[in-house]
Amino acid sequence: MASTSEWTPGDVEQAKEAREKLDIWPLDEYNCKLLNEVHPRNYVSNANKKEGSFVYDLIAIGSGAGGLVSSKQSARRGAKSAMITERLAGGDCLNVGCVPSKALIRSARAVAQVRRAAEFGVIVSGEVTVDFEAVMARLRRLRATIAPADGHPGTEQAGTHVYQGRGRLTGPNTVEVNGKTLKFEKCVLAMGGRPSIPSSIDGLQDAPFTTNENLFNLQVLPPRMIILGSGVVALEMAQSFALLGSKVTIVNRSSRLFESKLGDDEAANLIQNQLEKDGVTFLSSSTAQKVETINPGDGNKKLPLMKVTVGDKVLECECLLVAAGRAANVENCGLEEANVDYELGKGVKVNDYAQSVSNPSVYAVGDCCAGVPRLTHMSGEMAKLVVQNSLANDEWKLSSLVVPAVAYTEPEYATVGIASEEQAKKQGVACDVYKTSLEHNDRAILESSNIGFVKILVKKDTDDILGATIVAERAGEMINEVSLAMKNNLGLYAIGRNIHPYPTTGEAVMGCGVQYINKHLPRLD
Ligand SMILES: Cc1cc2nc3c(=O)[nH]c(=O)nc-3n(C[C@H](O)[C@H](O)[C@H](O)COP(=O)(O)OP(=O)(O)OC[C@H]3O[C@@H](n4cnc5c(N)ncnc54)[C@H](O)[C@@H]3O)c2cc1C
Ligand SMILES: NC(=O)c1ccc[n+]([C@@H]2O[C@H](COP(=O)([O-])OP(=O)(O)OC[C@H]3O[C@@H](n4cnc5c(N)ncnc54)[C@H](O)[C@@H]3O)[C@@H](O)[C@H]2O)c1
Repeated sequence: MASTSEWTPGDVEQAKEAREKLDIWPLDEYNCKLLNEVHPRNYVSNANKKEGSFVYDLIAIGSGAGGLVSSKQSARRGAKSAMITERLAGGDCLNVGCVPSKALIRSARAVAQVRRAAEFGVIVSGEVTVDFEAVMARLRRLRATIAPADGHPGTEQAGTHVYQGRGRLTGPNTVEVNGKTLKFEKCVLAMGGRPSIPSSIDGLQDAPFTTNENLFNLQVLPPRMIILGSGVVALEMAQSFALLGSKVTIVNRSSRLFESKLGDDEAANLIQNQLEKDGVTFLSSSTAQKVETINPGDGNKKLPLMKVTVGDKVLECECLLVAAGRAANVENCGLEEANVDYELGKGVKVNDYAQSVSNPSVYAVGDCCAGVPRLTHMSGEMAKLVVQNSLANDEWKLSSLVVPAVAYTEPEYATVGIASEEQAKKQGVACDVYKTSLEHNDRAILESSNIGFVKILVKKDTDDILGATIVAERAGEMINEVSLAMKNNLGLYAIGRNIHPYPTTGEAVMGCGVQYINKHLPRLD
């Protein structure tokens, strides 16, 4: 058993420690439950007694999806495995990413549903108000409920030794943690990333801006929020905060959504229109030049006040959310000592087996890795691939992965593979496009949610699927059929012949296949 001491709700000293060292507050029962799982106080595992000639088969540095999956899977397969965790196990996803953001999105959706209740014949009398404290308490409660899946007790039970401290490579096959050297056959770098803060905006660095790392600690709903960036974090949070009652402005340096990633322009219009209906203001082709701090706030219930200059406008806000992409965590990890090549900001350089291009004993997965989609399921899948390649001497390839991505706006925006004609053009691939609108999808009509479409791209004059874009209420569930078909080389014909239950929104996916089949049916005349 590991030795540790409990985080206790309301303990003033501990609250200070949790906030200063781990960026987690308030220290209520839910955050204590979270921390007791993912960063127990004064944690010393029995593993720390291993000394001398002991050599681990695999050590993961980092404890997000990438580090957890690689170390637990290798232990379950009989390997001697360790995980080094500096701050919060579960990484961004559990603590400051997927999990809290989706909890917030659900509360926001409840607001939207209640506001539309009369459309469904349900009368809600009186004013609809949001109890922001209750919204955030729900978020903390559910995050704590999910935490044991990533907590140290479960990881140790799987057979992995957990070292709580910062890991730093000291040579090609050694890593140091808490002053102790561990030896490994293989190491998996899984240090993740952090928000990238633009350096060109006057006054930003000294302003009390917010990122995903502290957004979910908010205790008071900011009346006005300005968001720098228009990627997934920006869109999901803009819609949520607007529905919860903030006046939200997105500053987008591009002329339309998804432009830099060459996303589908029709999808971009639909999502922007819906967010505007929900109250979000877009300043497109715009950049922020200056941030002036009028009042720094107290970091608790007293919000700060800032003035942000965007072109000829000066806007005030109580929350300035910087959502301008991510930088890989590659600094001060000893990558130089271990001869691991990396690019600042972008991440560790790996080959198609997720192996360092310069040190064959080292692999890298997830957000600390250069050139891969920064998504939890990507980190997890890369980790599985690395365990197979490093411990079972296999040759699973990153280039064989089919990776869907979803923005959990309402409607959702899901993509996989080559998702737009513009992307196909850029890659020099000739394509045909099959599109079904949700306008005539019976289930979507009955749900009063028939805004959206399914677009599937195939190689020209074939049914080989290149990719897809789906905009729909549950696009994230619908995209999986397309990914499965792509991964298993099932063409669009197979999707068209796959019977879908009536009435489902998924019939729109089949609809693209049916169009393909109808186009190629032999004529009877
Ligand atoms: C607001 C937001 C919402 C998101 N929503 C989604 C979503 O809905 N779906 C999705 O798929 N993705 C989502 N993502 C992206 C997802 O969170 C990341 O892609 C994922 O967490 C990356 O996992 P990882 O293991 O690579 O790194 P991380 O989760 O960043 O984990 C790295 C861990 O390693 C630790 N570490 C770093 N350096 C060291 C060291 N030297 N020694 C020891 N430990 C170290 C860090 O403290 C951290 O805990 C979201 C991201 C954000 C910001
Ligand atoms: N649902 C999900 O799967 C989900 C949700 C949130 C985040 N994530 C992942 O987390 C990562 C981070 O999300 P994100 O939204 O921060 O990044 P992003 O890459 O999706 O978007 C970054 C945005 O910031 C803008 N930008 C970049 N530099 C800028 C600058 N100097 N000034 C102003 N704007 C600038 C870009 O134009 C873009 O609009 C992404 O890789 C994303 O895949 C995934």
